[in-house]
Amino acid sequence: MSQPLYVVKIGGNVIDNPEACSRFLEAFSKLSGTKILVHGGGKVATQIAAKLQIETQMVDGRRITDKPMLDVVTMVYGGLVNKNLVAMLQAAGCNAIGLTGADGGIIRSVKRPVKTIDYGFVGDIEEVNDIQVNALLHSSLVPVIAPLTYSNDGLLLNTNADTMASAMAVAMAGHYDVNLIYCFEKKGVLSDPEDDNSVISSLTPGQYIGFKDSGAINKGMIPKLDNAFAALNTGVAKVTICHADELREAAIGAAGTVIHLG
Ligand SMILES: Nc1ncnc2c1ncn2[C@@H]1O[C@H](COP(=O)(O)OP(=O)(O)O)[C@@H](O)[C@H]1O
Ligand SMILES: CC(=O)N[C@@H](CCC(=O)OP(=O)(O)O)C(=O)O
Repeated sequence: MSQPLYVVKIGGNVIDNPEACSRFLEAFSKLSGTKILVHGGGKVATQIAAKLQIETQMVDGRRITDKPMLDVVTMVYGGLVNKNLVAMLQAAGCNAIGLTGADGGIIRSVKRPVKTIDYGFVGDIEEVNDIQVNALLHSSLVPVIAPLTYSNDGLLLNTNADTMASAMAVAMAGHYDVNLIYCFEKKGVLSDPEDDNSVISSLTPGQYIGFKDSGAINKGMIPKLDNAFAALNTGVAKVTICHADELREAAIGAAGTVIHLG
């Protein structure tokens, strides 16, 4: 048995709500043990882009990222969101260090090749520098990671935060018993998207296919679950999807949807 590690991902709807975000950060700071926070912020990027009269276009949950949009997401994820989260965690007594995937070379990607769609400056993850991340953890720092990665040719690339969390969890699974927790604004994966209390407590691949076919699981939940199953299939000990207000309960298996391989 290795030591436990929490890899927690917080989504953009919570980040965009100051009260909900502050409650989440308080809970995250109280989570005892070794931990990493990966954050999104898509909603904030869309709002700031609109103020700059830059239109947002999403395909399959991924942002089409041309050069003006890359500048926006760099400023929003790497600056505004990341640094505010770090400041709030520091105030809560958690020694957070804010990083993009480029800092310390922790997450390298390759610019997504153009097939039918040109996503622009979007990165597909190739390598996580688990040794470097482990060095930060051994210094008692709590990495807070923004959804930006870097390529070998020096590009900064926009990268989906759910995928970053899954890749980080998989890379650290060689060193720790990793508990990957996706926090968002609902109580878990719902069997009826209209009923916030219809939380599925445990989800297998077969059930996932059924709910996807019926339309009960749709939109952003599909890539999130694909990332969740990918993590479990590649060495991550436990994956949970839960409400941001229930992080500490989910950490002990008492809330949210636990993903199972069958
Ligand atoms: N069955 C479901 N249960 C819960 N959420 C669902 C379901 N199907 C679709 N969703 C949608 O998935 C969204 C979460 O995905 P996403 O927007 O990518 O989250 P995040 O904010 O964490 O990045 C929820 O806001 C919800 O609207
Ligand atoms: C390539 C790509 O789509 N990147 C995402 C990164 C942010 C993100 O994932 O934020 P949430 O977790 O809040 O959705 C985007 O720009 O929306």
